[in-house]
Amino acid sequence: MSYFITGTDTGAGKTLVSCALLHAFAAQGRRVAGFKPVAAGCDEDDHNEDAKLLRAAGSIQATYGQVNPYCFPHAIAPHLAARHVGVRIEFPRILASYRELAGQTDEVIAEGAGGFLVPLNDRQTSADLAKQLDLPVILVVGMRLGCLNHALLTVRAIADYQLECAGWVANVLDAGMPALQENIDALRERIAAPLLGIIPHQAMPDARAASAHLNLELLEKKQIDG
Ligand SMILES: Nc1ncnc2c1ncn2[C@@H]1O[C@H](COP(=O)(O)OP(=O)(O)OP(=O)(O)O)[C@@H](O)[C@H]1O
Ligand SMILES: C[C@H](N)[C@H](N)CCCCCC(=O)O
Ligand SMILES: [Mg+2]
Repeated sequence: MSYFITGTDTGAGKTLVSCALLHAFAAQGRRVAGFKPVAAGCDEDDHNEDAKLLRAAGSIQATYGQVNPYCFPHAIAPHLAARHVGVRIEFPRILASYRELAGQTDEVIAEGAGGFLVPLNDRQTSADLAKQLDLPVILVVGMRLGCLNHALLTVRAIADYQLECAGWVANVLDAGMPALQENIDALRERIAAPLLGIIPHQAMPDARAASAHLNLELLEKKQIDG
């Protein structure tokens, strides 16, 4: 089962958690690939850092273009980054890359850009893309002051789109967050989807180490329970 990874905001930890999920699935012998449909901000090689990390964390040999069909130079909102270079993001191109990856894998882990409702063109958003891909959503909550509101708004938006929230991950961005456990408990009480894991703050972020904190059984259980 493939998943669409969204976050409470840009910088919430989507790439870290997406790579951690890829490592966790690969450790079970699954064929997995990361997917970054739209990336804003690229290196000198015209490739995006998130897409490179996702590609490296996968267990199949995917081309860069399959993993990241749209990459724009400016690290700004994607529809603006696209417009700056005279491009309109078109979903059929993204869906074609997704199908190529899905055809070679057991799981595709698709990382959105920024938060759930980030625009991708003049009419469509990241949420519309998740809907067209028809994927259950995993929400990465970047644990810092303000995340309760962002997390609950996002859960509501996922439901509004009639998408399944397959789970959420508490990613401890702020090592010194006051009342961290109480904040996690507050979300647990309000989000019906399972908490898949708590990723501690890491001085040197490492997706493989983070994967040890994820419980994939909670995803699998949901599939079995139906
Ligand atoms: N648990 C953590 N501990 C310490 N640093 C973290 C943790 N999670 C993420 N980070 C760091 O925070 C930054 C943002 O994380 P990440 O790139 O995964 O966010 P993102 O949601 O993918 O952002 P974007 O919207 O740009 O794709 C990165 O520098 C990452 O290494
Ligand atoms: C460039 C950055 N790292 C992300 N890929 C894009 C974040 C877009 C955020 C747009 C917004 O919500 O204002
Ligand atoms: Mg990212």
